[in-house]
Amino acid sequence: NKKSSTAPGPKPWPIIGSIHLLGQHETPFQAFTELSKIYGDIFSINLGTIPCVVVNNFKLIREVLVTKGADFGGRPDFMRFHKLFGGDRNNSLALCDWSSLQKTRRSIARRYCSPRFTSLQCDKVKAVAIEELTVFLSELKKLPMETPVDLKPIVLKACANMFTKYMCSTSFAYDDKNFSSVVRYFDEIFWEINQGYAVDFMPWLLPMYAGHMKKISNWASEIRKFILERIIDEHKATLDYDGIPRDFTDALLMHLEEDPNMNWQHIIFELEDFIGGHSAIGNLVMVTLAAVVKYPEVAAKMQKEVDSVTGGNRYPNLFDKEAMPYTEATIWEALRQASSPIVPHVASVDSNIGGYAVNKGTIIFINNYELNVGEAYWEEPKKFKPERFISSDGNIIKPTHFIPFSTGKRTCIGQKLVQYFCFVVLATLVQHFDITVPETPKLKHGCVAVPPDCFKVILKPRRERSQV
Ligand code: HEM
Repeated sequence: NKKSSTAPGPKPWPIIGSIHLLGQHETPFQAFTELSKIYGDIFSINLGTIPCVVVNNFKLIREVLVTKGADFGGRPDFMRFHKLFGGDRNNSLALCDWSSLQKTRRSIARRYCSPRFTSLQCDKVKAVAIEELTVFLSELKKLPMETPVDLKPIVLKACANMFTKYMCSTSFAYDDKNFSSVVRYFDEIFWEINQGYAVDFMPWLLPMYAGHMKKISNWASEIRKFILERIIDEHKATLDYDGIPRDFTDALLMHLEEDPNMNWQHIIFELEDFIGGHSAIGNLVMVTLAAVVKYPEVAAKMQKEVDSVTGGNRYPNLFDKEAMPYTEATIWEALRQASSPIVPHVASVDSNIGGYAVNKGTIIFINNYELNVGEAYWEEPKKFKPERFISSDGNIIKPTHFIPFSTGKRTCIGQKLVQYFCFVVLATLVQHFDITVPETPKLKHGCVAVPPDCFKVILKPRRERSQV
């Protein structure tokens, strides 16, 4: 009787469980794929002493995320997650367990962080992006041309300002020291969150990580201080509680007055979470650029597209997306190849998957690596082919098994902003520069983050475009 038995899997060692099996591959997800060939599309594995289940095909993944989403809405209780969010991971939208508070937080965020294409909010996203692109380009022009330069910090600052302009109606100078540090801390945290550590599963290793944990807490508290002093204090002073919220920050502050279940801490962390989303976008821009510089024909096609749509005399904006399927497809293809993991889920009740019993507290790993690069799902998965996302009539098509932002009740709230901002930043970069690299970037598999200090690029201005 499958219902009462747990899924098969490797026999755990005392104390370490089967954690050693993951170290034999570049990413744990490659190890999961290999193990699924032995134990099947669903298998059990102990990491440290923590019981985990890995699901490896789309049918089972949908069962976890959608059909039985309510049973698997929890998140792992890793010490690192607590350190990042003021000692309690439930302060974080992405790392908390499912709760009615989470439902409220998601619903406040939805209007601002998932704006529909035809909404007023979307018009604001467009305006904010155009405004910031002017500053971004003037900063880029200060860089020495035709020599290796660090592009990432400038891309991150542009993304951060697009976010703070949109969500908090404010922005910062690129040479503002506090702003620069905070953008760096956010990026460090984004890199950090994308790494897996043995200490997550073997908390008794914690003393060896004491310095690291302290560093993480410090980054997080510096960010919090900045947001309070440079964003929230000012907003509170000018907020009209009877008026219409000017932005996401106003909406959060007004909600605090109305909802007894929300406290001050919730507001600050929610704003911080969403402002922090800019790092994900900056990193995705860099990951996509790493692919574009490797395939000059891809860059040439993007340039042709942006030149023909803008006529070379204005910036690309997000309403150009429909007319620029190749650029959009390039981002999807980079995201597919990067194969960013889905945050692990946790069973909040005793349940079952694929007929196998899954006990409350079990961590569920969603092997989306297989969905992104498996032979069963894609033709020539190793090739970088944006065309695979374009239909014969020139529209974007995404197969249902392609779920880089996950699906179900904990699906990514920021995915629309990713698509809008990443698109305009990339299109603007290729519109203005021929971009090459002094050394081919080496990216980590199964990761949409590049290290805070990453590859350099060489910018060569394209023909002078005085109008833009
Ligand atoms: C490269 C860009 C991004 C990728 C690939 C990505 C992907 C994901 C994935 C896979 C999840 C987990 C969903 C699940 O557990 O089922 C997630 C959750 C989340 N994402 Fe994103 N994301 C990106 C950018 C952003 C941005 C820019 C924001 C905010 C503006 C954001 C906000 C969130 C939030 C709040 C959650 C947690 C939702 C919840 O647990 O209820 N993400 N994202």
